[in-house]
Amino acid sequence: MSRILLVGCGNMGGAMLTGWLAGGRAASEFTVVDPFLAEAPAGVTLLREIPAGDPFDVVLLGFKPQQFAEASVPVGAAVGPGTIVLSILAGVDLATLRGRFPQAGAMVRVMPNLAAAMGKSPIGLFGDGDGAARAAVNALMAPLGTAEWLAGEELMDVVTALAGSGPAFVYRLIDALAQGAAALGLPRDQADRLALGMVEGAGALAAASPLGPGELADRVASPGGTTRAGLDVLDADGRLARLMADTLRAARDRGAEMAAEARAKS
Ligand SMILES: NC(=O)C1=CN([C@@H]2O[C@H](COP(=O)(O)OP(=O)(O)OC[C@H]3O[C@@H](n4cnc5c(N)ncnc54)[C@H](O)[C@@H]3O)[C@@H](O)[C@H]2O)C=CC1
Ligand SMILES: O=C(O)[C@@H]1CCC=N1
Repeated sequence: MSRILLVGCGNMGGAMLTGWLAGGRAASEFTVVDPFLAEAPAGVTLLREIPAGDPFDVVLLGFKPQQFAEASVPVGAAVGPGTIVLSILAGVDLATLRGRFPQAGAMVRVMPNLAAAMGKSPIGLFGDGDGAARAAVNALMAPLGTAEWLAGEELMDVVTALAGSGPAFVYRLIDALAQGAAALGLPRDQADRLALGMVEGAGALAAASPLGPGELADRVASPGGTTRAGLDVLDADGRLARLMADTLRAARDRGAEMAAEARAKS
């Protein structure tokens, strides 16, 4: 039984809370501080300000990176030498976070996505703290998905682009597939259903298969068949690969900009 404080519980903090509760953690372990959240799940304490009293075991920063300079100030009262501070803020770097919470036992950046609510999020981790703190973070992340510690902090912005922002890129792809099918005459609602079902099945199959995505694509493509004709369009001049590389680079670079903005303000 831990005392866990969520500071800011919107889309992402809320998804993590849902994942923790679904994974069997007791609601009474959680306190949420959020000035605007209408209600918290049953049994979770919802406050408008950081409470006085003993430091928490875990504090999760769940507000927007642009709010860091102001919103992080009162949080210090909830942090002591035994506290693990987790930050899901895109961009904001470890040194800036540490500068605000020098007393924390461990400071760890966490990059999940909204599938944490279903225990299906990839999670990038980078931080300081000893082996015990790392083990505690691993245990905390387990019900939310698959966590991986990163070798260097510069990789955090890449993981933010891939794992954090990635679902939005996939949703655009699903939409574009459905749009393409609709343009070829399939009724739009049917195209939406089939595109989504196809992506769900393809993802599940890839996750369960020992084969990599390249080999799986080749298994779908009969020589001289329909799939090869489509793949030839995606692959021409490395079109899709370049588009994805440009997309991820833009998202990664924005993370670095947001880090600089937070550094300058704090
Ligand atoms: N939305 C996503 O898919 C992901 C978001 N993130 C990160 O999660 C963080 C939150 O993003 P979202 O949940 O999308 O935003 P959001 O706007 O849904 O949630 C932010 C929450 O912070 C609250 N808040 C505002 N001022 C506050 C204050 N002074 N103290 C405490 N709480 C305050 C708001 O009421 C809101 O509930 C960001 O730092 C973002 O970089 C990370 C990975 C994925
Ligand atoms: O768009 C953002 O900045 C956040 C971080 C990753 C997903 N959403």
